[in-house]
Amino acid sequence: MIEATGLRKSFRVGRGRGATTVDAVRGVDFAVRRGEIVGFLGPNGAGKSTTLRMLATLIRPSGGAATIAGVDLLRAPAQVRRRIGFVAQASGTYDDSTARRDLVLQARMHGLSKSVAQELAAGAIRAFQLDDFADRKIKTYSGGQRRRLDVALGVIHSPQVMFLDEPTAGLDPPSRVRMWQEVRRLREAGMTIFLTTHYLDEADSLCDRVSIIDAGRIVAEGTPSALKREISGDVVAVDFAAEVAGETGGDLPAATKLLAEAPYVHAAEPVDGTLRLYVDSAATAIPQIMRALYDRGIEPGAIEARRPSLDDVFLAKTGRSLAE
Ligand SMILES: Nc1ncnc2c1ncn2[C@@H]1O[C@H](COP(=O)(O)OP(=O)(O)OP(=O)(O)O)[C@@H](O)[C@H]1O
Repeated sequence: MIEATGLRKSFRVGRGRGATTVDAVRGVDFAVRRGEIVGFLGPNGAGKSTTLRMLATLIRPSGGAATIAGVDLLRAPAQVRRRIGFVAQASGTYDDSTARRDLVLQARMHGLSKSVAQELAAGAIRAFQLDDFADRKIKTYSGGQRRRLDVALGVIHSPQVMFLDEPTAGLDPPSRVRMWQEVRRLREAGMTIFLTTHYLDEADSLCDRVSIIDAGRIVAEGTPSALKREISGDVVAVDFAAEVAGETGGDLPAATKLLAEAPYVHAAEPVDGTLRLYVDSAATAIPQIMRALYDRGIEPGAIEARRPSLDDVFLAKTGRSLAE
């Protein structure tokens, strides 16, 4: 449904001799099949929005090619536009209008008659559970209510492909879960969904497939479970947060050095006051880790064993944590 090859975007910033080029997207390839929910996961500035905005015909790629619903992005952007919906990152500027009014306007902008537009708006209000506040001014809505309206506006013309830029950024946990339900419902209604997120749990539980993007390049791609399987074994997280708060000195670097050399540890990565240890089996490694630390006079905080997460995948590919 979406196929991109070598898609690139460079922005020119500044003027005259001081002008420089920002390579926001450095040649990305990916394919999204009909009826899938696919996510671009990456830190701030990775190039997620720029990719999405190119696919939604809002900015012209500097290179590469893409087809969306069988239509060539560069040759026929107007035809692409008819087949897609786009929800931008929350702008935070909402006027004195109401949800119903904006939904009707949006449907009319797609060339529908007033009566059809009113019918569609009423349908969207029901589907997205906006009934209780649809005739109230948008500026009185909660963040989650506004975001549901944003998505309702994006799908009013029943597009085949839906682009969502950070659909749950800034929402509280219940609103995020609700938005995930809405997105799954759109897929059940036959839409293909491409979204961006910097939330690991969102990529993990909502997306059928994930592309991890960093500094304009895709560094890993696959189903969340396949990506996590790439990191074999278990993760043991040893907490040194008290040290970060200044209670003890130097234990985290010392523990990292000590355990990185231990034969039962594949890799030792300090992340934000915690030492992540990649091991075959947490059950056998934890007693060995404890012994090694105590022998060296290092007293760690809590020790936790867990399965690898998408953040472990990101760390393995980039040397940095998304959580930082
Ligand atoms: N219009 C522009 N002019 C210059 N640079 C830009 C422009 N748009 C984006 N960039 C730069 O391109 C890079 C990628 O930005 P982009 O918004 O795609 O990242 P992102 O992954 O969506 O990040 P975020 O999660 O913060 O939205 C960043 O370095 C950004 O500053």
